[in-house]
Amino acid sequence: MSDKKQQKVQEFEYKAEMKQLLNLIVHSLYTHPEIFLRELISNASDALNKIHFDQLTENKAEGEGEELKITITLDEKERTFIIEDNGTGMSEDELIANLGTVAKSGTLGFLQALKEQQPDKSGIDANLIGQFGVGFYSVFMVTDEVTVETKTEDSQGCRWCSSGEGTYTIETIDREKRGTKISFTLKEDAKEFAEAFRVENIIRKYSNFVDFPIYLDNKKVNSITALWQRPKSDLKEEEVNEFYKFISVDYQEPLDYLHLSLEGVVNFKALLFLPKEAPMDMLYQQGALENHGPQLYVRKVMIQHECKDLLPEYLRFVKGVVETEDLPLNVSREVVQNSPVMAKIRQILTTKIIGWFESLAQDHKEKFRQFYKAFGPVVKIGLNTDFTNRDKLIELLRFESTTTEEGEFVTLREYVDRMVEDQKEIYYLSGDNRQQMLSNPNLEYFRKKGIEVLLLVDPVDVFVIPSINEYDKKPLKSIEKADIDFKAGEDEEKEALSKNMIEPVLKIFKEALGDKVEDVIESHRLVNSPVTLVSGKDAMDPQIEKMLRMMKQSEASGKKVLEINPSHAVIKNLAGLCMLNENDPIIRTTMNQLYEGALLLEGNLERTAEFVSRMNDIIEAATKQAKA
Ligand SMILES: Nc1ncnc2c1ncn2[C@@H]1O[C@H](COP(=O)(O)OP(=O)(O)OP(=O)(O)O)[C@@H](O)[C@H]1O
Repeated sequence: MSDKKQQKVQEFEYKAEMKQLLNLIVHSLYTHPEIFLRELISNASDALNKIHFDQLTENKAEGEGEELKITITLDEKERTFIIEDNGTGMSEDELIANLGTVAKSGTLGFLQALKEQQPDKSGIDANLIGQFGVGFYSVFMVTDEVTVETKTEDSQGCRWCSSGEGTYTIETIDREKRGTKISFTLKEDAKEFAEAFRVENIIRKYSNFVDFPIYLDNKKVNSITALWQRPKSDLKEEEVNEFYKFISVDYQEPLDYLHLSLEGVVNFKALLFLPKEAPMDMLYQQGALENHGPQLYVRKVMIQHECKDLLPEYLRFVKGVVETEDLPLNVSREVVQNSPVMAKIRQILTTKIIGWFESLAQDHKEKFRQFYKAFGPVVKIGLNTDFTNRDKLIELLRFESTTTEEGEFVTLREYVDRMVEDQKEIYYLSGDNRQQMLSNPNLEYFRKKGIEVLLLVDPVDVFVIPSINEYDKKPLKSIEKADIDFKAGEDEEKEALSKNMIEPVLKIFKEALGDKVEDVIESHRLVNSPVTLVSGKDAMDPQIEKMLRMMKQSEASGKKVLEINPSHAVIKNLAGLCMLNENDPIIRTTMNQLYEGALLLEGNLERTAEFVSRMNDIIEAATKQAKA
């Protein structure tokens, strides 16, 4: 090799994260190797789209120059595969930036977590790869070495070569045409991808809706149709589903779709979809929705792949396409963002989408349930951010309650319609799970009186529900607050300790617990339990408090009020003991144990060892008495 040539070929090392990522892709992603083709076509289509856009904004007449297209050439005998586009191409710097590093931060973490989650740890479903911005590397599932030759309008051509094992090389080449050519020899076990019939089927399956023609050995194989342009009655469910899979890179069919064609103050067409499940990044990454949104087309040209300005954040899980004639093509993203046309489209889309949810709730209950399970927590955020639609969003809320079965829901409307006589408030209890909540002593009064209590299990609820304040003029109240007006029935009064018997118990309770509690008072809400903890009138919801502590936002837990049940045998026994000898140590031990037992039920007992040791003391005392 001459010196000159050696200078030209430069070897680069992949960034550390990239190495691990490649390893993971090559060795773990084998469930659908065919998706490498979808990824390469999708990249080519993006590059063509950029050129198309540039041509139009620079006011070059459409069709000027050569046709924008993707060509695929196969050689079954040699097992070679070549895909070429005349899109933007890449300069040397862009090659290094795009094919040598991972674009999205956290990608490796996502994929590793995903792999761990596979029941048999066998591999990640390659269908998911497009969600992670590492599509190009899926090519290493079918080949051991890839060559990329590329050139932008005004840079020198470059050749990038890699076997996906730690390093890649770049050299400058003489290439005249703008665009990118990717070529490789297929591995023996991937030779099917050199067969035209097989490749054509894959293109139809994944890439039928690409906006540019795809030629396979000189024959055009995709149908370029803008489905959203067609009248709703013309759409076939099958092609709509396929289109959804294409734009969302989801392997499942959509839960439902909405076709819109609006003419008026603004004109636009849209085809929108609800996925069946929340996308991966939404589960793993806080604020993931911020960068999502439907695709925006202006006069048949895709302007933005993820146009977040089309929807408020709490609706950005809706996928699809919006096309309008009312925006100019040659304006910057900032102008699009601030344009009144955009604001109007966003407003109309929001109303239409909420209307869509309402009609699902009304007419397709199962679909609505599935939607609410996947996206309910996100939609709830809208209650605190979208005041125009707040009332409609409130009607969409669903809750489990003490009356519903597990997994069944009640709306606020239904709750209010079946409130018992004289009930003036809507009651709720928040907690980690239904079973734990159902064993909360604070529910006893409500059970006895037949009053329904909403069970808030979604962690978002405690931030959202109290802010509703009231529904249909009925205030929403946590049953853990101390200021609920409980009326004691006659039976309860008969059984309860008299005032002079309860007073000493309260006094010693206060002494024994000291500043662990805000107060100790007589309870009217308890039926079967001796004590319960409730929040003071001005205290935070206990769930919020717990969350803040977990997030280390708040150190101290707010003090609670301990309520004691004057009808309960344990409290009556304590009253008797207090009369005999108020210094008997078992009294204070029992009181501390009752308090910590209440903490335990709430899921807030931290010092379990002390609790158990005290429990043993009490058992010892009880068994001694039994012997005597
Ligand atoms: N044919 C091509 N023409 C021009 N640039 C390309 C081409 N193929 C890849 N690139 C560049 O390489 C980058 C990395 O591609 P890769 O498929 O790994 O991720 P991505 O396309 O950004 O994400 P995703 O796969 O989610 O679409 C692309 O963003 C693009 O900038």
